[in-house]
Amino acid sequence: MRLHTLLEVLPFYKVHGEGNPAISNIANHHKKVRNGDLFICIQGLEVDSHSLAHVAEMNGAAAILAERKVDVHIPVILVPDTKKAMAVLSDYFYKQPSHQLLLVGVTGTNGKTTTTHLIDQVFTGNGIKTGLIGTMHIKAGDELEVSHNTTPDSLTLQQTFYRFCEKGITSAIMEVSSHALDQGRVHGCDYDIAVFTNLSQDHLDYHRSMDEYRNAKGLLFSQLGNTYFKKSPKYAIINKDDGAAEYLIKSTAAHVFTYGLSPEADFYAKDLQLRSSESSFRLVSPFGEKDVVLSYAGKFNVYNALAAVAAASAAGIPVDQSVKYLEKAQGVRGRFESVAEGQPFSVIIDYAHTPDGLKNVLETIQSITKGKIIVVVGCGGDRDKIKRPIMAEIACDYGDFAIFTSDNPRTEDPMDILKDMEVGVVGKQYKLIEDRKDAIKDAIFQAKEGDVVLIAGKGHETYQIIGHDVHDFDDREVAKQIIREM
Ligand SMILES: CC(=O)N[C@H]1[C@@H](OP(=O)(O)OP(=O)(O)OC[C@H]2O[C@@H](n3ccc(=O)[nH]c3=O)[C@H](O)[C@@H]2O)O[C@H](CO)[C@@H](O)[C@@H]1O[C@H](C)C(=O)N[C@@H](C)C(=O)N[C@H](CCC(=O)O)C(=O)O
Ligand SMILES: Nc1ncnc2c1ncn2[C@@H]1O[C@H](COP(=O)(O)OP(=O)(O)OP(=O)(O)O)[C@@H](O)[C@H]1O
Ligand SMILES: N[C@H](CCC[C@H](N)C(=O)O)C(=O)O
Ligand SMILES: [Mg+2]
Repeated sequence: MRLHTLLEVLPFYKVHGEGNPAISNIANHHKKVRNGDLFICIQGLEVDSHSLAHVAEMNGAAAILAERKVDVHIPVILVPDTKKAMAVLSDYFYKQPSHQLLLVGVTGTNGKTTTTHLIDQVFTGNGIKTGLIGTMHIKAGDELEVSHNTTPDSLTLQQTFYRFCEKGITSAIMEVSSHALDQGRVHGCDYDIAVFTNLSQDHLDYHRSMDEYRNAKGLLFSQLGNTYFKKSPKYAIINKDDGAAEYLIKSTAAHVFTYGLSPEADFYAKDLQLRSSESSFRLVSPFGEKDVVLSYAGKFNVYNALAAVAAASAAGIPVDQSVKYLEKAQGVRGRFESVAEGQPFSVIIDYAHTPDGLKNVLETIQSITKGKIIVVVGCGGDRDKIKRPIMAEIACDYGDFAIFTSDNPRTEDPMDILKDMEVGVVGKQYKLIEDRKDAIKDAIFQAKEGDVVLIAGKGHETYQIIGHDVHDFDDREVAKQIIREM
């Protein structure tokens, strides 16, 4: 595609320099630039890649998109906001691939990964060829690749959709983070079904208030049904029991399906029974009733399952066909995952890294154990500091003993994070152990028959980020090794 043809899609731009080169691809990282590419400069939080425009030129770039003048000898297109322009250009350059897909977006503080994986298993079971984009990986049919963000930048996202279409994938199911919505990473995506799991405190380092955080999530729903998009009808799937439900319902022009635990919801769970390794209920929905037995524990997973059935119904899948595959669904790695090495107590690895997530997982453990609950938990560095004392308080209130330890301290002093956590605890039993392996060892050595050790916060992660270095660390492997050596 010629540069000037590509630019037609932008509402406003100014070209400096001569020529109308053929654009072979778009790149937003200087190392990914190949001959003939358009390089997009972004003033990021870490790096301002305007300073890398000349390197991109040396690497073969045919043109540069920027917010200010850069010193190169190829055409430079100036726009007010390159991040926004990148979303618009990528969507156009890759032939609007999201318009070809049945696109499902899941947002919310907790449960996005779990819910997308459940929807994926229901869709796949019903013969739909799916792509999945989220925290764990990007899955294109049978192929998996590492994901660097829960929601990729707009260029990577449109390239991914394009690849999905080329592989004959007809539906994409993706996690949509509040960061992504705020930064316009999903701008131009033609969602058919948008799912809201819940809203609770997190990311207040990034969003300035809970209202701002909620409004960012709301963008997924207010953009749904935008007349620019041709596919219809659109569905918003909303957790009726969450405080943000009403705001989101009001903000969307799409058809709404609510879900929850009361008969006021369109999809609700009646006669709910929660047990140690399964949950059962009678699903009541506008499309009929069905008994359900899930092979994963926790009330929060009942919500995730209800969201998945409602989304599948919006996609035209009969309720009994959804339930069939929800019942068969595998749990997600690092979510309420047991480590069983023959020890007489339970060890559970869980990705709870927010106050609400931790409270939910501990309530579930409380409901299934008579023994003591020992909690190993930390809070991420360079992330929301306000959640630290709250998570510590929850660990102590719902557990019998808590050990605060490192969870990706990043560029912060790990001990400072633990001290921030400790502020939330009054008169309860806890320890600070900076080294996560030592903390896990301490917890496991304390555990007696019938107790539960919860190792929270890292779930599927196989690393510990200290400073800018990424060290191998896997809670599951560490716990297994300690138990074996006991
Ligand atoms: C704070 C934040 O959200 N940052 C995100 C943001 O970074 P940024 O715009 O500041 O980019 P930057 O790293 O300064 O780089 C600027 C530009 O220079 C380019 N560059 C950079 C380095 C270089 O050597 N060469 C080069 O060309 C980059 O490709 C980029 O185009 O845009 C990038 C691309 O989309 C993201 O990868 C990056 O996520 C960082 C890694 C991150 O940690 N983000 C977290 C907070 C996040 O987004 N989390 C949510 C999930 C949260 C949840 O729901 O729990 C997520 O969706 O992942
Ligand atoms: N519906 C839910 N409500 C509250 N807590 C939940 C829910 N589902 C899962 N959790 C808890 O949150 C943790 C993370 O779940 P999951 O990975 O599905 O969330 P996520 O929204 O994808 O997180 P992230 O923002 O990091 O991508 C789980 O390990 C569990 O403890
Ligand atoms: N998506 C979340 C994951 C947090 C996981 C936790 N282990 C941490 O590093 O804080 C974030 O980027 O804030
Ligand atoms: Mg996730």
